[in-house]
Amino acid sequence: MGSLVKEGASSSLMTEFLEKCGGYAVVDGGFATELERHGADIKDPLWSAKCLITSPHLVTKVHLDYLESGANIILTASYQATIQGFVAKGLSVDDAESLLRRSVELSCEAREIFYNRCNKGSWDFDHVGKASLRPVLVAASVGSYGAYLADGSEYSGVYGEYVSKETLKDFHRRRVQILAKSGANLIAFETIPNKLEAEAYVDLLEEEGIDIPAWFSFTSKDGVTVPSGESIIECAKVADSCKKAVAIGINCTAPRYIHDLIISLRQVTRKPIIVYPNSGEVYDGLNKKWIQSEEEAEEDFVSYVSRWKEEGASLFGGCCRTTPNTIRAIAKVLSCESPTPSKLKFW
Ligand SMILES: C[S+](C)CC[C@H](N)C(=O)O
Ligand SMILES: N[C@@H](CCS)C(=O)O
Ligand SMILES: [Zn+2]
Repeated sequence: MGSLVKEGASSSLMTEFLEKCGGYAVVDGGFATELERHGADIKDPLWSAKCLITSPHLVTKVHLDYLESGANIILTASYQATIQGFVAKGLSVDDAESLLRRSVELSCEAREIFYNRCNKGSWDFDHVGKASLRPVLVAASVGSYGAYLADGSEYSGVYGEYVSKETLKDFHRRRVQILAKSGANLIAFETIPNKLEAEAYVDLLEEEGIDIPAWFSFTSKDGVTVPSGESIIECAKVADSCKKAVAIGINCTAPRYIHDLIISLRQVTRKPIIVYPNSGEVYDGLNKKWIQSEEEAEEDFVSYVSRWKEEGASLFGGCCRTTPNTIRAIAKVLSCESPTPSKLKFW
């Protein structure tokens, strides 16, 4: 297990953060779909990143809504913000790079606004009873190459024989360099659909000397494999081997699969486990529409959080089509069950 490898400053960021949060942290909810709920038209190859150009005020609003709902981690609007995608829209490389930096600034500004509001009003109390500001980290979102393809390829994980690990490294390199120097606390590699892309991220972090930590979060459509058909265990081993990885987990996956996936992750890592499922609805990537699932509704998912915690997960949030209500409910479950310091369990 990689946690036996010396990880130094990277791992202490997450350990200290979780300790300050009382052992468990709340991640925000669906970002793009929340922009959409507020009227943004993101049926576009840039998806949510379009709002960095057209409606940055809405980006700030959604971040603030999640902070007000109890989030300890907010993810930037950079999931589908790629230099290649912006250039295809006619922007210059300089402007594309500025928009990437802007995504992080907007999250940091929202955190500032939130802290100022807290200072003027009520204070949170930490688990030892001292008044404190709630710890909040900004995670720079990096969506997969499949996200850039803008056809829902995150859920197929099949990029074809011409896309090698080097192709993926070249695709992500400049974006990762920029986000690492943008003031974000960590990088969130999200909705990873195959093992090759996880390997590309591990190599990039090492080769580029990226000096902020990262989490690796995979997606699954069956609770056993990632969309490419490779086993989640094999993918998690890749992430676990990365010294800069401070959490490993699952996102944008139907809630019903999360329990078994946590058990699989726990077999191969002692790093903190992060889970932020979607609502259970299914994405139609061609028409950019969500199709309702009869099996799950958003409210069902919060009732699973305690069990996911028992299986060893430490960070909980939501992905597509979850809302600030979901996050408020998760925060409530965690605060009701928050352990006293002596009972804190770290892996
Ligand atoms: C996680 S999926 C819902 C993201 C959107 C997709 N890359 C698209 O552009 O349609
Ligand atoms: N952080 C992204 C993930 C999409 S799968 C979002 O919430 O829009
Ligand atoms: Zn999602």
